[in-house]
Amino acid sequence: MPKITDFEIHDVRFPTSLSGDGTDAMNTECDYSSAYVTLKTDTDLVGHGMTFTIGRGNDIVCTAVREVANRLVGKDTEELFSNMGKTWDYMMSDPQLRWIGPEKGVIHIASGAVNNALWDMYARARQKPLWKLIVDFTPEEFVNSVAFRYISDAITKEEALEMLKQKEATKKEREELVREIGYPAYVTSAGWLGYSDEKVARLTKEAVAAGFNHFKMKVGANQANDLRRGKIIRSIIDDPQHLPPGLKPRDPNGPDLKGKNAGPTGAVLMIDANQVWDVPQAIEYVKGLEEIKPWFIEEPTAPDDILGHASIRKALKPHGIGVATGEHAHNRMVFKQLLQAEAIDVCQIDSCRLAGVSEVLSVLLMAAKFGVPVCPHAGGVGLCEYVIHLSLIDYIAVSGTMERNVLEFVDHLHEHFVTPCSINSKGRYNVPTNANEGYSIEMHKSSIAEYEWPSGSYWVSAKAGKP
Ligand SMILES: C[C@H](O)[C@@H](O)CC(=O)C(=O)O
Ligand SMILES: [Mg+2]
Repeated sequence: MPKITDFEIHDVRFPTSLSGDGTDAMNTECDYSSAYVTLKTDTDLVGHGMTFTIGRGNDIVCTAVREVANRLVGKDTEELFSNMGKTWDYMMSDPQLRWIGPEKGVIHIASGAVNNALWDMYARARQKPLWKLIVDFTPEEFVNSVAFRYISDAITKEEALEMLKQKEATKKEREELVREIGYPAYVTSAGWLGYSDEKVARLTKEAVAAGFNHFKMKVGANQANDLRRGKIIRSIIDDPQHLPPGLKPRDPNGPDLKGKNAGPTGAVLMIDANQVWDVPQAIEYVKGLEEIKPWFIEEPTAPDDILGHASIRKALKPHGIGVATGEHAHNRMVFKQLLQAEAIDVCQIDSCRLAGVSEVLSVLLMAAKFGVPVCPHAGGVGLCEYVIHLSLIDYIAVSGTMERNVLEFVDHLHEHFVTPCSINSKGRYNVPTNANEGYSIEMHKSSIAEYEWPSGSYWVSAKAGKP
């Protein structure tokens, strides 16, 4: 039985701030970064994981990752795998580290990196990609993998078991379908705030030609600019001449687009403010963008303000605009309350702001129970690689539907991963199929050597003035 013997941590930072990639109204200068960890055993078995930051502070997260990973050293892997829910509880319950959370902030995202690495190791040990490991679980194995503490007022283990059993008989057909057609996706990387109108227009045309029909644009710095950019995007996505040859405009009243404010070609626009507004300000500002027909406003206000989101949702409903949030929802209890307070139309889990797969599974179950579609956040490095696994689990084993879902795609930095995610010609994510890819987050050693902060070759050259 392999035992965890050691771990390796890398602070990896990519200079995305140079091109304006990843920018929004709140985060104006992002160097997409990874606090990356590899858990090692006394055999060849390893597990890779990471959490995402946007630059400075990544070293602080790495320090926390070290503390969390340390607690797994000496543990028998099969014992950990045999009840990943219990393992998760153990990871969250360090008698001293818990004080610097609990279950939020640096310690929580560090726990996410380590929990993800352990899940990656588990999937590798079973020679399956992570999504397949989990969808092949029996309902009992599934619920044993979930973080249930503090959410039994929203969903009990018994209810979750019942929900999973109901989906059991039809899992195989959903798996076959999604392997064939891919999982629906949307593009954010055409609409970063720091891009010029010309760049936004060019990238939007490219995205339409690549088969995408859902697009997200950053807003919140200046309403007139947002309207102008929104109209540019709408003029492209609503014009059938930009569709790829052979692709017909989609029916905006079709079941998958109904209620999404689809334009005449069936294209959908979403907007994201990254928390810049107070509640009344959010309502007024977004009403002013009604003309560009957004499906939802994402992160309109502070991520912890559950009732604020509920007020915004209520005020915007008559205008046909929904509310989405989650990339900064720091634990399952925040999602629980967002759902209980009917504050969101779309649930945007983040694969490593939540403390890894076990906590994500609890949110998937709650969202399915409350009937809210899960559209994971993926604007960052490595997040697209992670989240296709989570959406497949949601579709095949939990919610059983991908009709209202779209999974975020940003076209940055995939080349640094050994098994990068990919998109098919219809603008949908391909299903990861490699038996050895685990959670698909292994980074090339050469990328780590180049971008490790501050000693990697890129950063040493940049300091010497020759990046
Ligand atoms: C700082 C990140 O790029 C953020 O803007 C991503 C985001 O909000 C999203 O992808 O959504
Ligand atoms: Mg966002």
